[in-house]
Amino acid sequence: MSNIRAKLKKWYRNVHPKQALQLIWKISSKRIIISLCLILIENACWAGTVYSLKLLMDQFAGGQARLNRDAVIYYLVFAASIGVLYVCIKSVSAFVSDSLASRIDCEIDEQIHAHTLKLDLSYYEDPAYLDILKRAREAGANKPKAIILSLNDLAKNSIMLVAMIYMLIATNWLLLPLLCMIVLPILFVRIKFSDRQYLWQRDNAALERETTYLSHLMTGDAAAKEIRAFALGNFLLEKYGKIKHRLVNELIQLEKRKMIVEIATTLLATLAFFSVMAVIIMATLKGKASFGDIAVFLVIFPQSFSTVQGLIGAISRFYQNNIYIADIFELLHLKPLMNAAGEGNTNAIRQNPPHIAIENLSFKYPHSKNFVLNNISLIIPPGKIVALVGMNGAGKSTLIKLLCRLYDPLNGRITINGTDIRDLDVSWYRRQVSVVFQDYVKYNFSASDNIWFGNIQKEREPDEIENAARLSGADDVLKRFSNGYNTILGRTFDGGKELSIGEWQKLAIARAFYAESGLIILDEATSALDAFSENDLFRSLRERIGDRSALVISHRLSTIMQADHIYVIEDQKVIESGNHTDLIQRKGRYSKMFSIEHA
Ligand SMILES: Nc1ncnc2c1ncn2[C@@H]1O[C@H](COP(=O)(O)OP(=O)(O)OP(=O)(O)O)[C@@H](O)[C@H]1O
Repeated sequence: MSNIRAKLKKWYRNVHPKQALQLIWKISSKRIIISLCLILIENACWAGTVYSLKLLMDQFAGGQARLNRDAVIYYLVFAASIGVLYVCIKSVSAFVSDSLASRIDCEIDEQIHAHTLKLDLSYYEDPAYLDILKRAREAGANKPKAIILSLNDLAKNSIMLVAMIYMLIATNWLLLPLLCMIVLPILFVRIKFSDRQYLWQRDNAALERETTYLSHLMTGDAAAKEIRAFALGNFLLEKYGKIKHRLVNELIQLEKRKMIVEIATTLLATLAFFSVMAVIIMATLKGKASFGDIAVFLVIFPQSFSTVQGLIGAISRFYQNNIYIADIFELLHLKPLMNAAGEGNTNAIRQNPPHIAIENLSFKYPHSKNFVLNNISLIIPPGKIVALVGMNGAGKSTLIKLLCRLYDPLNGRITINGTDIRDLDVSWYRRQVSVVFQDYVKYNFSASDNIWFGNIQKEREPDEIENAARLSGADDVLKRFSNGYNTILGRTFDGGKELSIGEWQKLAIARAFYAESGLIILDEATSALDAFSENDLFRSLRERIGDRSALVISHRLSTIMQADHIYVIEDQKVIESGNHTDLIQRKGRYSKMFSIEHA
């Protein structure tokens, strides 16, 4: 007994019925009430039809002599009318619950996306989070709808079963325990296998993610070139096939075991049903049942089988889908780790041009043992172009992520006009920085959108968009297209125009220029620009920044030479700093890095 109770408790914990119902109720309580009312009316109509048929049949029990013709016609018309109503309400009810389910699916899918956008970048360092995200997105795509539909079936079949139980008891009370004997084993088997299937999927989420990744590589356009150039197709396909086959085989084995146990329980159920039928026939032969009872039984028998099956299906589907809902809650319960709502006075900061200082800053990535930056200090004064130089992996891009407050440092701080950026509202602070990441995004939207995204909080200003494009050199590229700034870029959508890497870079720089930020950061953003474009860009950058500042990362001497001040980073520290001439004269790491011959 205690074992059963423990199992029930475990099931309850797994399915989160209260949370799932609360979530669904919050989204659309009105529609749920309408749907439930329709189900009630539908079932009342069905029971009314069956009961009026019983009353109709009872009229014939006394033979021709005692037949009341008016009553026969009355019950017949009544049964027919209510039967027609039943059919109509049934269709409306199915439509209402289906549309309710689709709305809820859509809403929860949106909640998942909205919540994901609130989470910090550091979550993306953790494969466990990526598994949670994958499971939640999959569950969010269809499980809420499936829950609503199973709840609908559950409500419908339960009400129908109550009516049937009443009629069965009225016919013969022994039918009730027999019915339970049929229902419970099937229910038990389905729930048990739902659990197993869920656990199997949970355990294999990482492998599923690997197949998704491989599939993207093989079918997406990002890797299409390299895969063909290096003939990687067969290798990837084999790897993909191995994992897929393993997963499919395991799933088939699980389904096979389920099928065997289901056959056994369904056989038992069918036997029990025929026993029920025998009981009814015996009772009728002994004269313990009326004609009406036999008619009721004849209607109920096929109906009760499908109701019980429907009920079991609904309960097990409700259970099964609910365990997947746990994945959605697991994601929705994750909280942003960073304090985003600093209350520092932004007005005071705005009164002066931005002076950024990095003070004794140390940082290592979450889940990583080694420090990437260790006790590093530097300043980015207003009106100056500052450059960061260092070998690959020196930590330059990491410093930029910290400057954008995508991560917080472990020690030390970053200040803007003397205020620690952690004390500021994160969205306000991020608007003070515009950045072109090394792996900037090529948005497959219009060219105008690509630039406007630099300051989406502001109404789109076509003149300013064009101005930003002129400064970055993107204007010349876009003018070539007949649709100009409205041209859709990239190959994802019909009629999209693809740009060269350098042209995409110009567009990304225009996006950063469009922002009204105090600090512009270019991380290897000019690597694909030709020499003329690069020169023009730096002229524009000086013109654009005024008393604002710029931080540039590059491995190209032609870019770095343009900076007012250069920091050389090595071994997680700043090892040299000064302007180009100072650093050359010092004959240190900087001059070696660029192989500059000394006089
Ligand atoms: N998301 C991450 N999680 C863990 N470690 C990371 C992550 N990103 C970078 N690193 C590690 O941090 C170190 C610094 O990387 P970073 O990208 O900042 O270097 P970089 O100086 O910009 O290099 P490059 O010149 O090649 O662009 C590297 O050793 C890298 O392996």
